[in-house]
Amino acid sequence: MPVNLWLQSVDFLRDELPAQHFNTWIRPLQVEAAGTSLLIYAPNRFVLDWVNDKYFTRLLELMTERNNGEVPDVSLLIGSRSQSQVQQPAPAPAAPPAPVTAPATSQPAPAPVVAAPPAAAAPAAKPATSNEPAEGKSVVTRHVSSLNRSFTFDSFIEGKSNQLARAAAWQVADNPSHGYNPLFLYGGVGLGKTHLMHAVGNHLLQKKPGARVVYLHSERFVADMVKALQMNAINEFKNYYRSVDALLIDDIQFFAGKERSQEEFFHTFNALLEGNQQIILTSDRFPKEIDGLEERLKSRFGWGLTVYVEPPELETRVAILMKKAEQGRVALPHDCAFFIAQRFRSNVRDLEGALKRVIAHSHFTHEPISIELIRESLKDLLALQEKLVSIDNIQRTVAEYYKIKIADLLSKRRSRSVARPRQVAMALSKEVTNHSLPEIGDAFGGRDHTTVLHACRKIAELREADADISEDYNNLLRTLTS
Ligand SMILES: Nc1ncnc2c1ncn2[C@@H]1O[C@H](COP(=O)(O)OP(=O)(O)OP(=O)(O)O)[C@@H](O)[C@H]1O
Repeated sequence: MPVNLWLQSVDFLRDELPAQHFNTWIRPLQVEAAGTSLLIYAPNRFVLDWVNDKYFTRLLELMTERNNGEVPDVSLLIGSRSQSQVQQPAPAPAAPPAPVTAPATSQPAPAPVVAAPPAAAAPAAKPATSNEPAEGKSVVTRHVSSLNRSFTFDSFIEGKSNQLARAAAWQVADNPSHGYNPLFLYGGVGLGKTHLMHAVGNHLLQKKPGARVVYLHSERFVADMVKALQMNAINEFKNYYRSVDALLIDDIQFFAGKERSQEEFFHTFNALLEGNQQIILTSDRFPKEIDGLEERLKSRFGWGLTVYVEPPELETRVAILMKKAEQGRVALPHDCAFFIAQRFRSNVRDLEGALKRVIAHSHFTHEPISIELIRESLKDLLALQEKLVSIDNIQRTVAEYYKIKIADLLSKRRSRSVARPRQVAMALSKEVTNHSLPEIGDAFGGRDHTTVLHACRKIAELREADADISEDYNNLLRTLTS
C-alpha cells in the first residue's frame, strides 16, 4: 500500500530529525495515492523546495528499503489533497506543532543545494506565475532523481567488451559537457549501461555535491510530460529539465512512436547542448535502428559519442562474480566462479541472479559454496540451458541465421558460404555446450576433432579481425543463451 510506505518512512524520519525540523517541514506534507504512484503535497513552494532539497532523497531511500528495494514512483507537488481524508504525519513529540502553511520565518533559509527546480527562489514570497494553475490544482514538480549509489566506477569491472564504454563514461564524468555530448551507450539487456550511467552521475555529485544530476527512465519522462500537460504545467516541466547540470535518460528506445514526447525531448536536448549541460542516453540498439524515432533525434544522438557495450567475455564474467562475492563478503572459490561464468554468458544481471541464488542456498544449508552446491541450487536453470544449447539447437539457429540448410552444415561442401557458418556453429558448440571436440566433430557429419579445433581457432581469430563475424557470433551467442 503506497500511502503506508510513505507514512512508515516518515515515521522513521521523525526519529532522525530534531522535532522542530520535523514539524516545520515534514508535518505539513499531505499524501495521496494515485494508482501505484504517490503524490506528496507541500503547502507552498518554499516547503516543497526545502523538502526536495533536504529530505526527499532520504525519504526515497527509506521508502525504497520498505518497498523491497524498488524505488517507488513519488512526485512532490504544491497544493493539497482535495478529499476529506488527508493523510498527514503526526507531529513529533515534545515540540509545538508547526504552522501548516508556512515555515517559521525566523528559520534561516540557506539556498537549496541539490536538484532544486529552477524556480526555487525566495521563501514563500514567490507569487503565482502564469505557469501555475489556479488554486486547488497542483504544479507538477519532478521528484529528485535517485541514483543507485552502488553503481560506481569502482564497482564496475572492466573488460574488453566494455572498455570503450567505460573510458568514454569516465571521460564524461571527469570533464562533463566538454568531451562527448551526448554520450550514447547501447547494447543488450543487463550489460552495465545503467551502471555506467549512474557511475558518471555519482562521480559528478562527488566532485560537486550541489550538481543537479537527474536520472530517469524514458518512460518516466513520457509519464511526467503527460501529467504536466494534464495539469497545465508544461512550462514548469520544460524549465525543470532545462535547468539540470546532467540529464541521464535510460532506455531511450521507449520514446519510439511517442511523438509529443520526442518533440519535447528534442527541444530539451537542444537547450541542454547549447547550455553545455551533459546528456547521457542508453538504448538497447544503435540510434539509427530505433524504429519510430524521428530522424532529427536519431541524427542528434550521434553528435557526441555512441558506444556499443558487448556481452562480457569469460574472464570478465569471472571477475564480476568475484567482485560481487567480495562485496557481499562471501567466499567464492575461483573454480566455482568459473563454473557459473561459463554457463551464464550473455547478461550480467542473470549472472548476478545466479550468484545470489547460490549464496542464498549456501546460507540456508550452512554449506560453503562448491560446484556441487551450485549444481544443486541452479538445477532448474542449468537443465533449461542444456536443453536450449544442445548441438542440434545450435545447428538449427546458425542455419536459420545464415539462411542455409542444416544439411549443408553437416555436408562435405567447402564453399565459403557454408564453411564459415559451419565453423561458427562448431565454435559455438565448443563454447556453450559441455561436449568434447570429438563429440562435436561427430555431430557435424563425422568430422575429426582437429577440424573442430581448427574451426574454434579460426573463429577466435576472425572475431578479433572481422567486425562482421564478431557481430554474427555475438548475436548467435545471445540468441542461444538468453
Ligand atoms: N562490468 C560490470 N561490472 C560490475 N557489474 C556489472 C557490470 N556490468 C553489469 N553489471 C551489473 O549487472 C546488472 C545489470 O546492469 P545494468 O542494469 O547496468 O544493465 P543495462 O545494460 O542497463 O540493462 P537494461 O538494458 O536491462 O537496463 C547491475 O547490477 C550491474 O551492476
